[in-house]
Amino acid sequence: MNNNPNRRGSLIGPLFIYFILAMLIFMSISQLNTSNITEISYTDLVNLINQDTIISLQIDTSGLIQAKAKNGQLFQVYAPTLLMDQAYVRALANDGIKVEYIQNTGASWWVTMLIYMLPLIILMFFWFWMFRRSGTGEGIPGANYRRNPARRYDSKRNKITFNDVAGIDEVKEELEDIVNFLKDPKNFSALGAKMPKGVLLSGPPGTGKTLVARAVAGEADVPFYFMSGSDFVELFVGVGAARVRDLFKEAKENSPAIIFIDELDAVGRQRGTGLGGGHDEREQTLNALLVEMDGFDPREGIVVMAATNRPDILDKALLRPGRFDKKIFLDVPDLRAREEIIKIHLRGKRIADDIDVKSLAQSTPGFVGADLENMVNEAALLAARDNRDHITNDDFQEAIERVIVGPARKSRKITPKEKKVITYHELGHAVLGYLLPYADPVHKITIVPRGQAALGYTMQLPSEDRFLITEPEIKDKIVGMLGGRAAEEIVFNEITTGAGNDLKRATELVREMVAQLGMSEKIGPIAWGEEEGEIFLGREITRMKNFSQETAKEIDSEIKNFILSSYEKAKNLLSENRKRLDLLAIYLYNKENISGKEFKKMMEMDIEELNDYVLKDKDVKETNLFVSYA
Ligand SMILES: Nc1ncnc2c1ncn2[C@@H]1O[C@H](COP(=O)(O)OP(=O)(O)OP(=O)(O)O)[C@@H](O)[C@H]1O
Ligand SMILES: [Zn+2]
Repeated sequence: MNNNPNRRGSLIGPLFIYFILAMLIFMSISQLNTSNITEISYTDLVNLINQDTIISLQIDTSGLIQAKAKNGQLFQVYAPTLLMDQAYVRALANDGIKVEYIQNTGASWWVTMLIYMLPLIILMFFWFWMFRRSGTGEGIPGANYRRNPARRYDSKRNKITFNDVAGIDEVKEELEDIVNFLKDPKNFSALGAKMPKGVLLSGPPGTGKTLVARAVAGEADVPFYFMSGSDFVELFVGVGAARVRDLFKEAKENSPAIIFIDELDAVGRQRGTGLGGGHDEREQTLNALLVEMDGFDPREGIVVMAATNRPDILDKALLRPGRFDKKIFLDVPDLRAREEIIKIHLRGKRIADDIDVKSLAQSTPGFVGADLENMVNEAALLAARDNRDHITNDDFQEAIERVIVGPARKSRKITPKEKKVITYHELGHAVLGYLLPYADPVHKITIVPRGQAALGYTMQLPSEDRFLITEPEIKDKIVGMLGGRAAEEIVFNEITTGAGNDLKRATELVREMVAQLGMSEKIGPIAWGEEEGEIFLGREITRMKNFSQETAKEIDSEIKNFILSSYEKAKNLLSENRKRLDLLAIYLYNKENISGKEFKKMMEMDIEELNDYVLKDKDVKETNLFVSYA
């Protein structure tokens, strides 16, 4: 048993070295071909084309595009979409850009080679597998599997600064210190200021975490080492940990520098939670990361920045002082931030004179930075397709639809129509929350969608901590819960699925009132049907009933009456205040957030006053919320 791996090792070792040599030769050949070519993104290419910098394009069958600029510089993009978009390509040709299709590229070299090498590769995997099994990941002869896949962005070329990031003023302020530190680490420490070590950027996908980190590097003019958490998690034990060490070593040699780890949760997940005793490789990698973070002196001028969408699942050890102790949250942008972000992405693009950026921002609730960038690029493509030299309003409208419908992001996008309904829905809750004497005061109203579930919400907080809730309070609470649906019905005469959750909660509460708390005169002060439910595998499996069919019917009808009369009350109250509701809706629709304080102020104004307050606000653009609702 002991001999087995060794014998295999000695057989395959020489073959392995041969393979590596062959790789090296091929690599140097392909290196020769591509050494002067700059990799850029598809977006960058479109920008360059829009700026008239590109004179010719070579498109190969796999979607690899080489672009030549006026000044002779070469760019390379992998963009199969362009390949399919014949109309766009024709438009480019009309614009005087030479477009050429070619067959042969560096890539086919690799394909041929890989086919030849396939049997060998399979043997290799087997060999590595034996190593992994025998628990020693070290000492493989000539292995270059440790080669650091960190990408280094040269901050001179393609430099990103805070000018390229919009809508995050507070975040910028917080990062100012880090920029100053990186500019001159020695001096900074001499001043005795607390030195930053790790910064954790969290927030939903596409909110600009990577962008912010790159901007810090750009501002400080230091190199930016980028690696994704999933790059660390490898098939072979020990590889991830080695990569972490290499990454830090390389950054230190070029300090001051920023190390950026995207998807930190891929390595930084809470240890010891995996089934079957956890994942050795990931744990080793995480440990290596912790050791590296503890092991460097901040005066060396290294700042580690990391991004995650799931800060909640990170190992607590990562968040301890001296590691990622500075936490910055990037939220979904609100109206004003979206406007600024759109402006950034419109730079250098030709747009029609009548484009109103504010109304573009208004039509894109729920979009994050990446969506907005995507939207602007789609619009630019649409214009290019029609051979127009500027982007029109129609292009933008079409692009917005595409981003909403497109497979794009997981987070929820809402259409302007939906936004109107949500506005009234939330205000239904809020207005009743104010009018009903026993309801909890409104703390905040927002229609910026967060995550997948909530499209908007009205936060009502009790003014003090309480243990007992009185009957009138519960009753008002129920009326308030039904306010969302009531508003939808009286305004749009249509009811959406958005109120489903409210109804469920209201019904549960009413059932409790009637059957448990004895708050219904007809049913009496009896706690019917004590729930002796038991949770088994996350599901409730038993629910004991201690009452007759008769009582059950009575309870049900009492619940129904109660809900119906509460709903009537909600509708009546809202109808009586219809004018106020409409003005508030205009305001909320345009602003997206209203604080509790402002809301209270607006409820206390008389209608005249409110009318002026709303219509004179400089953010209020869209004042007719009904026209387009069919
Ligand atoms: N605040 C912003 N200002 C300007 N552009 C932005 C902003 N936020 C995002 N973008 C655009 O969206 C693109 C994608 O953002 P980025 O990759 O930084 O997001 P992320 O939060 O790192 O996303 P992920 O979690 O998916 O990695 C950026 O390259 C940028 O063009
Ligand atoms: Zn609701």
